[in-house]
Amino acid sequence: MITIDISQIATLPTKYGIFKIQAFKEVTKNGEGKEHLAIFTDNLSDEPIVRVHSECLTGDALGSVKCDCGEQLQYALELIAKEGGMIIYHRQEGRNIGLLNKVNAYALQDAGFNTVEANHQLGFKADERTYEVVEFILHHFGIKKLKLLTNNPKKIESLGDIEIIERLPIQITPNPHNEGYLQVKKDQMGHLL
Ligand SMILES: Nc1nc2c(ncn2[C@@H]2O[C@H](COP(=O)(O)OP(=O)(O)OP(=O)(O)O)[C@@H](O)[C@H]2O)c(=O)[nH]1
Ligand SMILES: [Zn+2]
Repeated sequence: MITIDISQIATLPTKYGIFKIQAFKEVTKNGEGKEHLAIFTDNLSDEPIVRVHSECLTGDALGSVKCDCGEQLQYALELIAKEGGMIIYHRQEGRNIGLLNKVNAYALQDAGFNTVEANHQLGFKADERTYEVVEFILHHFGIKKLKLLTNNPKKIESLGDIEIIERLPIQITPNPHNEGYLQVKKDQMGHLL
């Protein structure tokens, strides 16, 4: 069981459209845990489009083109502003190894390891993410069925009793900096690319 503090709902006007925002803070035995966000439109249907976006500070905020995260986030915000739905901004940076370890993984990638090998070199699994808090947030909104915006089959399997009625792809055009990374996601992490 996880304990979660929940904020009020507030309005978040963005360049993509006007959303509502609500924050969810994990409360751990040792004190405060990670804070996540639900960003959603007013017109949520019974089967909304949902994007579970894993935090990538470098891609989401700094414009890094080493991965596809930043462009995926923009795509999701644009689509959901138009079609309605929800983005869960899941604060598990670096596939949940954290920012410091992700930068160390990037240094290993500079030295020739790929994204999976770099995690292994640091003693982590390729993907350390968990999705209990995502399930909690979906239950909180009473969402039982959804259309999931993802290329990652593992995410589809990780949402417990939530029914994924459709997978919507979220593909960006590769660039010279991320084409190797995207190839590894396809070949070694099972991404539907
Ligand atoms: N450890 C590690 N994490 C990375 C690296 N590049 C991106 N990430 C993190 O990977 C996460 C995004 O995962 P992706 O594999 O791009 O995509 P996904 O969320 O599994 O799947 P999609 O729903 O299809 O986007 C974010 O938490 C990023 O911070 C990397 O080289 N190493
Ligand atoms: Zn990224």
